[in-house]
Amino acid sequence: MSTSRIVADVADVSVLRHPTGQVVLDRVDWRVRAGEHWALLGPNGAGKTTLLRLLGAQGHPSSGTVDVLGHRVGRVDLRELRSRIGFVSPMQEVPHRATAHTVVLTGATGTVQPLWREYDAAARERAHELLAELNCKDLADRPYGVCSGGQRARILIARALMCDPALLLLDEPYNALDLPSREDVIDAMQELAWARPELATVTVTHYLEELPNSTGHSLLLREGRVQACGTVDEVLTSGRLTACFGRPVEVERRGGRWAARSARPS
Ligand SMILES: Nc1ncnc2c1ncn2[C@@H]1O[C@H](COP(=O)(O)OP(=O)(O)OP(=O)(O)O)[C@@H](O)[C@H]1O
Repeated sequence: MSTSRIVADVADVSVLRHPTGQVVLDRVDWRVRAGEHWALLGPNGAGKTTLLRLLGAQGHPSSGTVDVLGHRVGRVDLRELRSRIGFVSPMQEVPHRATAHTVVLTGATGTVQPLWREYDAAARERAHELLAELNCKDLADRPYGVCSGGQRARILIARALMCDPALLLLDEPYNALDLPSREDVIDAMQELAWARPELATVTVTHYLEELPNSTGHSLLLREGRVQACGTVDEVLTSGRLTACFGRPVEVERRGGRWAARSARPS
């Protein structure tokens, strides 16, 4: 049993949609601790993004409690809490004319547009350091709009780190990336895990092939319910994924990375 600090604690959480009453999350229990790297998996519509948004203080549960970084979501100013959580989402609006350096800087204020008066020399320098950490130092002056998908993903991760978060949330960060770009982002995530042992991450993804080998834990969701939750050895098994996705799936792990395919007879 780990004794690391609890970063996020989800207890008996349900989310119902208005006005239909659709149950999107159904009595979810989950704990994320410092230094853990979680993969959040499940079929389309299982509730993954909804759960990630609760952790990011981007919404409230209908019942149950969500505590993030020691604060109860719903009792504190969500903007204040959000400013301490790194969030990388495909919904993020980013001005395409802004340079990569400016996009990273906006992470300090959590704004779409830069608030120039808020950024001192230290913040500007930090944005350069984060670009370097994500292996995109040379992109500093390049407009975001002309960067490739993989470069954009790494710029957005650098942006999310501007607030020096204890928790980094990523919603499908590898979506629509070609193979080399995907591998570059996976390498970057792995290096982050090594360089920042206290940082906890949660990544929503559809493909096991996208998980860095630093992934230590996984939560499987199906129709809003937790199907399995624990270490990757316990959870990322053929049996568990078959139950979660509702069709035979074979999982293998090689060289620290995972692969999954349909187990239907050919
Ligand atoms: N704003 C909304 N209004 C109404 N229903 C919503 C809203 N957002 C999500 N839902 C519904 O809640 C359910 C869960 O959605 P969610 O996006 O959390 O699932 P997901 O597991 O992330 O799906 P995907 O893999 O397709 O991205 C779905 O049935 C979806 O249609």
